[in-house]
Parts: sequence; structure tokens; C-alpha cells
Amino acid sequence: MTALSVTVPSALLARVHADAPLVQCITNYVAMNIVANALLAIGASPAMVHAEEEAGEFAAIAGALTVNIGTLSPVWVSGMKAAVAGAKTAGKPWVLDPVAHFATGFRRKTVAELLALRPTVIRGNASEIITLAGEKGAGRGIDSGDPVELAEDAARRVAISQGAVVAVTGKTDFVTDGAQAARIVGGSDLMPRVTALGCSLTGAVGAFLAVAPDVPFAATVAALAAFAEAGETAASGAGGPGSFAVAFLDALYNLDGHALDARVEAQPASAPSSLSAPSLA
Ligand SMILES: Nc1ncnc2c1ncn2[C@@H]1O[C@H](COP(=O)(O)OP(=O)(O)O)[C@@H](O)[C@H]1O
Ligand SMILES: Cc1ncsc1CCOP(=O)(O)O
Ligand SMILES: [Mg+2]
Repeated sequence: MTALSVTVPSALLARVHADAPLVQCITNYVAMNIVANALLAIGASPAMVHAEEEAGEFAAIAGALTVNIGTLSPVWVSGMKAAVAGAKTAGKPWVLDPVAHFATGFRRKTVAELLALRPTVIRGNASEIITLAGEKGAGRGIDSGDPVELAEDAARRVAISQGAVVAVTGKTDFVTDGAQAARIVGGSDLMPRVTALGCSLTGAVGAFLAVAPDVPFAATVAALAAFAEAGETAASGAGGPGSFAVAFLDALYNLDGHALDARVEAQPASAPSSLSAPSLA
């Protein structure tokens, strides 16, 4: 295993707190307000800017861009492509959240086009990552139908074929760039009972990437560790999804950086079963 020789989560959280990075989030109608509040709680500065006319220009001033396909329409796709083009020209990292990309032809086509633009990080649930690798998953829509363990090999293959960091989230998260890998423990069964927490995590990955663009694997691990820690803290006093959602924002705001470091288990590197490219469209 390549050790986590890069910056640890506590140090990256301190950078987020110090820099309040500007993060451009192209996310869905369900998630916009929730993602913005999560980023503000963790110390970042979110901006939901998606119009084709300005998205590319804005990407040049943001520290990172996140693109989530949750509530797609052709106008939004144009905005996403303009934003990614602007980010790439300016040398800024970007994150793809391929929400339910396997469900319809429009989503499959859009995700294939976005993957061709080479995201820095891909963050999805297990069913989304399994199907990105061209395999059949048990997901039907937005929610995962598969455990993370079933998606680990797919994550390695997508990471290698895309040259990206791939994060699979669920009960225990898995992150790999094809060479390094880590599991992140924590969180709560209440997390998938609150909408847009995955979308919010994608936004948080953008915040950590913005302060550590040279170490995207470590930045992704740190964002997942932050959510694992906040989720477990929030669940301890929550009576259900409603009080959990409120407590989760408070927990993100009050995160103890050193607790994040203990959430990360470095994993031995192992080769994927085959190196076939994702088959999409
Ligand atoms: N059963 C679970 N136990 C602990 N944490 C979970 C569980 N399910 C999801 N999470 C956490 O919820 C967040 C969103 O992940 P996930 O539900 O996989 O995304 P999505 O909402 O895109 O499907 C992540 O931080 C993940 O670790
Ligand atoms: C319910 C729903 N429908 C389209 S996008 C969306 C939100 C998905 O959020 P998440 O992937 O974070 O659960
Ligand atoms: Mg999702």
C-alpha cells in the first residue's frame, strides 16, 4: 500500500477553515439549498452558477467546480459543459456526481460526454460506480441498491481508465486513484434517509480540492472523513431524519479535525480484475 503520505484530513480541514474556498456547484433543484448550507457549515463559500452564458467565466475564479446531473435538462447540460471548459482552461479541478446515470438514455449520453472531459474526481454511490464500469448494478434511481464492497473493483477500473480519483460512498466509503486506496468509516444509517447528502458531499469534495488541488486523492478522503465524522456525531442525538439533518449541519460546523484522521483506513493497493474502459452510451 502506498501510505497516505499526502496531507492528512485534519490539516486539509484547517486549510478549508483558513481559506474559505469559493466552490462553483452545478447541482440539482432538490439539492441546491442543502449543498450550499453544507458548504457554508464546513467553512467554504458556495456559488450555484450554471447558466451557459457565465458558467465558464465563473469557473476561472472559483477554486473548484462540481457538476451533478440530478435534475438534468438540455439547458443545464450546456451550462455544465461551459463550466467544465472554463475550469479546464483555468487549470481548476472539477468533480462529477453521476446521479442515476444508468437510468435513461439522456443521462447515459450526458455522463459519457462529461467523462470525456476528464473529471478530477468522480463521486457516486455503489450502484452508480458499478454501472460506470459497464457492469449491471441493482440501483433503480437515485438511491443505491448495492453495497460499497461490490463496487470496489469497478472503482479501481474506472479510476485507471479515467485517470481520476473515484469515491464510492455508502456504509463504509472507498476511495481510489488506481494506485492508492482508502476506506472511510463512520456516518449513520440516517444519512441515506435525508435527501441530497450525497450531493452535499460532492460539494464538500470540491471545497477540499480547492485548497489541495495537487493532492486530489487526499482531498477526497478528507471530505469523506468530514461527512463520516459529522454523520456519526449528528446521529447520536437525533430522533429521525428531520432532527438528524439539522444536527448534521451543526456537526459539520463544529468538526474536530483530529477526529477526521481516525476515520481513514489506508488499504493495500490491488490490481483491478480487468482494465476495460467504462462502456457508456
Ligand atoms: N448506511 C450508511 N451508514 C453510514 N453512512 C452512510 C450510509 N449510507 C450513506 N452514508 C453516507 O452518506 C453520504 C452520502 O452517501 P450516499 O448515500 O452513498 O450518496 P447518494 O446520496 O449520492 O446515494 C456519505 O457520506 C456516505 O458515507
Ligand atoms: C431526489 C432527487 N431526484 C433527482 S436529484 C435528487 C437528489 C439526489 O440526492 P442524493 O444523490 O444526494 O441522494
Ligand atoms: Mg447521489
